Amino acid sequence: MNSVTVRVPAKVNLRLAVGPLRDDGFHDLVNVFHAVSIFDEVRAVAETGMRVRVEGESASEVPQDADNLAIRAALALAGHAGRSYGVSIVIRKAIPVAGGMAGGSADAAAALVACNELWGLGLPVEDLMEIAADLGSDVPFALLGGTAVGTGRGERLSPLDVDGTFHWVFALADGGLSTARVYGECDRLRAVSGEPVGPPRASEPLLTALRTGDAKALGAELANDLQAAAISLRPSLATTLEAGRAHGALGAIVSGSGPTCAFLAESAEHATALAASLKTAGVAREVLTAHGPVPGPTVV
Ligand SMILES: C[C@@](CO)(OP(=O)(O)O)[C@H](O)COP(=O)(O)OP(=O)(O)OC[C@H]1O[C@@H](n2ccc(N)nc2=O)[C@H](O)[C@@H]1O
Ligand SMILES: Nc1ncnc2c1ncn2[C@@H]1O[C@H](COP(=O)(O)OP(=O)(O)O)[C@@H](O)[C@H]1O
Repeated sequence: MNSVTVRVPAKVNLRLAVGPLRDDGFHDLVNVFHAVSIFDEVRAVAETGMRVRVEGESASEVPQDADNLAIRAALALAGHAGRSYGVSIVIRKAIPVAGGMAGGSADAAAALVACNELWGLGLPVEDLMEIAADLGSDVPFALLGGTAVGTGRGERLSPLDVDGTFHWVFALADGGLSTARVYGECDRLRAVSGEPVGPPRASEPLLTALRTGDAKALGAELANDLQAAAISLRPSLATTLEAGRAHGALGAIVSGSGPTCAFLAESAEHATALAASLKTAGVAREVLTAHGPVPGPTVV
């Protein structure tokens, strides 16, 4: 085999409950991930050496060297296999960069799947999951797809039952937000408020809404403990969220560490209308519609 192409989805966090800062610099989470139909495409071509090229409008915002998460994933996989394999990786980027939609994690997961196939390693998904967790907290979910709850740093996953399809609108912002900086701002705001921070908690009504495909109930249950921090660093996000609510979104939330905002719609038609209203309101750089859940990395 000379090349393998993998399509991999973005994620939105339906609930992101953040516990206190741990000694290792991470936070314990209850993180409900949901894969949505905005896709990067990652092509792995047999070659000596390791290189990466990124294509698409946002290519200039992504490292095209050993810092690229897809190359880091390929190196980690080769290390696990104990061989010095080579690969040329080409990423066609559609997931917003540093947007809170785990695009880098998605590319890393896609690279693991593509190189496992290209190099004929035949490693089981359990091995890929272990490598994924070392690459980043969100990478295991990027390998899994669908809808799942992550605990620990977000890397310990349990898949969730979902009935049907949910329809989403995403408002993309100009420029990204650093994940580490948003967690840091969350800690700072908590210290200022003086409120005690308990362990992160799951939400039974959210799980029921997913199980029964109840979009209205899901909209009411969306919650993100990083949202206040993202708004503190980027105050214009409050206006974007308010515009979505005013135009009838069932729920409006910052996606993960932001700055992308996610709006839940009643139907595909409602999502199209809501996206048009948000474009007219001029509260985003770009507005996309998508649906979820969708499967994880898929060889195409
Ligand atoms: C916030 C979330 C929500 O799913 O994703 P994004 O919205 O950024 O995509 C994740 O927790 C991001 O996961 P990921 O982007 O993989 O983060 P990592 O590379 O593991 O960690 C980057 C930094 O984020 C902070 N971090 C991350 C995960 C965690 N449970 N606690 C943390 O405090 C730490 O400061 C860490 O150094
Ligand atoms: N393949 C990649 N795609 C996107 N960003 C990458 C990639 N590899 C490394 N990065 C770096 O990771 C940072 C976070 O990117 P991303 O995963 O898109 O955002 P987020 O953590 O907000 O979901 C970017 O600013 C970029 O410097």
